[in-house]
Amino acid sequence: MSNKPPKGGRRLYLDGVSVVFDGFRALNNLSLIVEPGELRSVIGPNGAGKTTMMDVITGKTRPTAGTINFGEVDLTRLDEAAIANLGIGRKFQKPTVFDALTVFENMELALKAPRGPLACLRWALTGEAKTRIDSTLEETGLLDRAQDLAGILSHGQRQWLEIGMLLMQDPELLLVDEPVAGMTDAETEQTASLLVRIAGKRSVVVVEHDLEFVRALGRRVTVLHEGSVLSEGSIDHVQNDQRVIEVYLGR
Ligand SMILES: Nc1ncnc2c1ncn2[C@@H]1O[C@H](COP(=O)(O)OP(=O)(O)OP(=O)(O)O)[C@@H](O)[C@H]1O
Repeated sequence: MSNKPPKGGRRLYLDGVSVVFDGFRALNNLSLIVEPGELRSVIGPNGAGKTTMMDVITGKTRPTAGTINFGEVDLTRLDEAAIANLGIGRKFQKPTVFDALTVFENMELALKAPRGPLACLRWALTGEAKTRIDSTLEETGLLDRAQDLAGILSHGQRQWLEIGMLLMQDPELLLVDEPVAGMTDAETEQTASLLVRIAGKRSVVVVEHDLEFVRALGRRVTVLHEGSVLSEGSIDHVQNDQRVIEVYLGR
């Protein structure tokens, strides 16, 4: 809210997207717009299509019908690697950090991976890399753990490390799948603040079941049901929507 939308940021636009698996419609004419810099929560009952929605944005699954644009780019024409290179990052529920490396080393790897050896050399020479890693660790609350092995971090800290690793790629859109599952209340609160902090400079879409967390994010919420948008608005709006109560909250 206080953050300005990123300059030149691209809008994510899903229009009439359907995914059919063996006759079953996992997504059914789904339309959704995420503005540059927006932080959007996506909730909905099991099987509503939340994961499939992330899969079609990142190119893991091809839509059967509909269009998906990121700015002017038609994502349905690109493969997963090209979509990632475009600046769309995804955090899966299970963290994939290297336990035997330090927090700092994990961050270094995240920085090096796609940039190639020459780029690494340039980073090393300028010291820019260290500065960027340190500022990202500060942003994720892990600066004082930089020299600890990732394996000794708490569950929450490991999730933040992975978010930090994704931030090293400087994504324009970050998709985050159930970030607070298994976290303590304090970790959940800190994760909400972290996501609020990192949105604005980039768009963030969070799929989550924990409604207190979604409330703490305090932004627009989309409720999916049977592969379509059932309701959209503030958390108060969707929690008071009779259709949402019937299919999701009232269970
Ligand atoms: N590869 C697949 N083949 C067949 N059916 C699938 C496939 N992937 C997902 N589905 C079905 O599509 C529906 C939507 O699944 P999806 O995982 O997107 O829902 P979700 O909202 O993420 O659910 P959850 O909250 O349980 O993670 C489900 O009924 C699921 O069984």
